[in-house]
Amino acid sequence: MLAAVRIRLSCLHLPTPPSPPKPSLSFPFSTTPQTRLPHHISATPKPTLPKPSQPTLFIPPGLDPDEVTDQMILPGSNIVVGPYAGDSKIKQVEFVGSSVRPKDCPKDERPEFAMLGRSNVGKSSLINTLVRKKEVALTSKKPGKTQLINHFLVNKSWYLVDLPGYGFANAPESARMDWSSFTKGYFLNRETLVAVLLLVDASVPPQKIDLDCANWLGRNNIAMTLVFTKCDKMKGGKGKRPDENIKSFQELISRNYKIHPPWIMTSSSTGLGRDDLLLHMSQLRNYWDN
Ligand SMILES: Nc1nc2c(ncn2[C@@H]2O[C@H](COP(=O)(O)OP(=O)(O)OP(=O)(O)O)[C@@H](O)[C@H]2O)c(=O)[nH]1
Ligand SMILES: [Mg+2]
Repeated sequence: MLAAVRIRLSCLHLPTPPSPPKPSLSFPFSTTPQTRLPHHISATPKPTLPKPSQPTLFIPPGLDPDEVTDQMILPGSNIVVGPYAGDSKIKQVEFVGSSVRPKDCPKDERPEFAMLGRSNVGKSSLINTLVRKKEVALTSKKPGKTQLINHFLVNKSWYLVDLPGYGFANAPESARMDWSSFTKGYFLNRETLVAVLLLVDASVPPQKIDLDCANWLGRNNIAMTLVFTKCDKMKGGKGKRPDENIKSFQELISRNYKIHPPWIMTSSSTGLGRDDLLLHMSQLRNYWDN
């Protein structure tokens, strides 16, 4: 049953049929080369919240696309709120434990969301922001802080999962690990995984390793929401703004995804996108439950 629902959820944004995988120099799992031409969200010269165009919207199951109005689209995202968005409030959170191996993770069948992304992208910070507690998940300026699979039980009913980051460009040798063998089994075998939140740093231009990661998830039918982090960081001078980096990332993603995956802009510093991301997760969860 769980597996069937998972397939239904992931089908919402299946990538184009995969071409033969090409060895990747950076992302530890094999990935797909990009194939389709870009197109995407309308250009937004000033505001930091790009407005999505209709064909790129994420419309949840049970909602007729013709019924979608602007008010139903969560701000700074392409996500439409449908009939399954229930109560998204977080009333309680507790750290359940750290697992060294995927097979040691909790076995109680509760649905879960996994935080995935480059080291230092803000996975642990986002967990703290979502649950409104400062140090539930440990954060650090130095990459490689999170080293295990950490389960946080929310409202005694679902899990947030903090994972080690991939891509240790600036991490000390001691912080590096065999990320691939460590977490690959988790993604491929975790039946209770509702969706992966793939965190992408919006303060820097698109990184190949993140695109490879998104493509790997797509090829393996793992449901993904793109969560752009650090949207508060406005680069001056030559650096691009978060909305420009996000647009570039989405153009690259749309080459491989027939239907654009859900995406949302966030900042753990300002709380941008917090409530909206929770609403999105709530509707995915409720769909899962039903
Ligand atoms: N400006 C800004 N800084 C952020 C944001 N999110 C995280 N940071 C900072 O980025 C650094 C890394 O944050 P973490 O949450 O530890 O990152 P992580 O992805 O969990 O890193 P690993 O555990 O090493 O994989 C910390 O110094 C955070 O304060 C954000 O939204 N805005
Ligand atoms: Mg971390």
